[in-house]
Amino acid sequence: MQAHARMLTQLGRAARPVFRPADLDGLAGLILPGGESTTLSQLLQHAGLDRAIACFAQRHPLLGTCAGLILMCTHTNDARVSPLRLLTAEVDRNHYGRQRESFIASLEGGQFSGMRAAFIRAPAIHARAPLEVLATHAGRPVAVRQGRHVGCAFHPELGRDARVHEYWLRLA
Ligand SMILES: NC(=O)CC[C@H](N)C(=O)O
Repeated sequence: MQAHARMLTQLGRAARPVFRPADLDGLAGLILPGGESTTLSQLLQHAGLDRAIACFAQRHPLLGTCAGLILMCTHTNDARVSPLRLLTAEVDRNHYGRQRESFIASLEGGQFSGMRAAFIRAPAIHARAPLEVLATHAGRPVAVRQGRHVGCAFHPELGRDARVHEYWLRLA
């Protein structure tokens, strides 16, 4: 969360955390960060943020990274996650292995070509139309867009390359 805020600050935008539905008031967009998607899903439901965010997303852009992407998809391979259904994709949690199998790789194709991206217990994205693939790694989609919403399997907030955040801010 702090790394996302730092990235937005560098790009001249203010950022603040959201804990409850009222915190969404006045925001121009929302980032769903990485973490543990099953826990995040439960916390969102507990705070009433699942419905509030679904409403917010009709008018504002969302950026989901790793666990945040898992929350935004239409289907996951884990029934404990109640997806927000903002990105038309099936997402497999932990596709790239455990924490110790984390890696940094250069992205291929499209918008973020050559970007060095950190994959930490990252999910696989099985994208369907109308989802647009923004970047791939080893031939698989790892960054996608649908309308004003963007999802990444990797962590664009780690490192110096601000292209994903810049791109997302332009969609707002
Ligand atoms: N870096 C991350 O956000 C990991 C996501 C985690 N594997 C999950 O499924 O929730």
